[in-house]
Amino acid sequence: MIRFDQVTKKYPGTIKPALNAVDFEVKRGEFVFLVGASGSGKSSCLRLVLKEEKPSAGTVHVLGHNVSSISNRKIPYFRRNLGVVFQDFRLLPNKTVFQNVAFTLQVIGKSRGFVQEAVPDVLKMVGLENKSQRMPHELSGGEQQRVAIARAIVNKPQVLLADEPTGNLDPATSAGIMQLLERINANGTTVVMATHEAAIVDKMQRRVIELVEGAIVRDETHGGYGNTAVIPELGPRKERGADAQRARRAVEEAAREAPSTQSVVAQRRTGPVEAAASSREAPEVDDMRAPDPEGTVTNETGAVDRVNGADTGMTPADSERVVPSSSSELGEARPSSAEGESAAITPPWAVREAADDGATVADEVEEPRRTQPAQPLTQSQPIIGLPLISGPLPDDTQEHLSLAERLGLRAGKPRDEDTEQNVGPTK
Ligand SMILES: Nc1ncnc2c1ncn2[C@@H]1O[C@H](COP(=O)(O)OP(=O)(O)OP(=O)(O)O)[C@@H](O)[C@H]1O
Repeated sequence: MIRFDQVTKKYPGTIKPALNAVDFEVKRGEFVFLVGASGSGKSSCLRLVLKEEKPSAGTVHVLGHNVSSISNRKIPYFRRNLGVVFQDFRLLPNKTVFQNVAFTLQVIGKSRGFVQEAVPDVLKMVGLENKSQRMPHELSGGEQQRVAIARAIVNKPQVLLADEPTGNLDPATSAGIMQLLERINANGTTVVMATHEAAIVDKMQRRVIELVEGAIVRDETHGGYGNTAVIPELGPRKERGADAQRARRAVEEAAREAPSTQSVVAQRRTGPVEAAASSREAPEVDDMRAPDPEGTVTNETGAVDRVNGADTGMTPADSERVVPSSSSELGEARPSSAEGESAAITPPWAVREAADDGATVADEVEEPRRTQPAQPLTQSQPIIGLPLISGPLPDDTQEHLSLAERLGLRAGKPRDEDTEQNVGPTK
């Protein structure tokens, strides 16, 4: 599903590589922690998976594709299969919870009916069904992160990348977020999470890949955070231990009370797929991942391929070109393309992966077909006329489409003035 072959990443103007000949493979359904000191290369790994950065040497394979061979034009379609969650949430501050989650679906042209079904479902899954009309600043940090997770998974990505998703949260809130990520993983989504949180890693006993100065020093199937001797201490060891103890207690306490405990335990015993099938929560999870008539195809091996895969989450400073979705998917409006490009392109490219985790799939990206000309969006033209979404949607379409550009969902250049669209953590 994800494979790094001798990947080296050297940023311009630096002497030491951020990643040095890194090799690893993540299989479908795995939950993997990337751990290591600050600067060890965790985020660089995630950025390479997203194709936000290019490897200086070696190859990165994601979902059966050599990411280097994916053209800029096709990156948005590629990223729709990857959900992303960040430490600082990155919500749209002037949108409700519902609108934040709906936004990415609208930008990729999902129908009104799809949005109206998918958003409440996913908000229910993250426990925010009663807060759909709240604004981000009316939520706690943990709730804001749940919104960000809902947004990342609403279109059912195959992979969820999480970069320090609990970094701004207290231990008890972090425990809840981890339970949510476990449920998402139990449902079949591969999760790769970069973290410094020793207590969480120790508690979860999942696969751990440890980086030191850009090199993998450990890859353990059921690991803990590991020997901190190889990780520079950032604070007094005693204090760190106390934090870890508190966090561990919180995780254990929350796990005892949580309804998802069964699924987690089942997963540990039987693996993610069986756990999802045997879990009491399976109906809810299966329901959320019910086949999307617009978005899935089944290949000859029986594996389900995503066509209109998930939104990427927020990928900052994305300057890649983006191509609009098909006219049939666009509902009542079409995302505009950059430089007045006059053709809509359909369907989004299909990410194909063999049942054996994609190792043998040709690195080939299906060319979208050109269909009818796209209509440029105007200020007064809503993306989709959702009755559930009241407020400023039509008037700020332009503003938020600029964010879409960053997400890799639409063509165009990022605009500096849009940085205030991100909502930071509640301190
Ligand atoms: N855009 C960049 N330009 C130059 N150097 C960079 C850039 N991004 C990262 N680096 C360097 O690459 C190395 C790895 O950084 P990276 O962000 O991947 O580490 P990390 O393990 O995620 O750190 P943290 O835990 O602090 O987020 C660091 O030395 C960092 O300074």
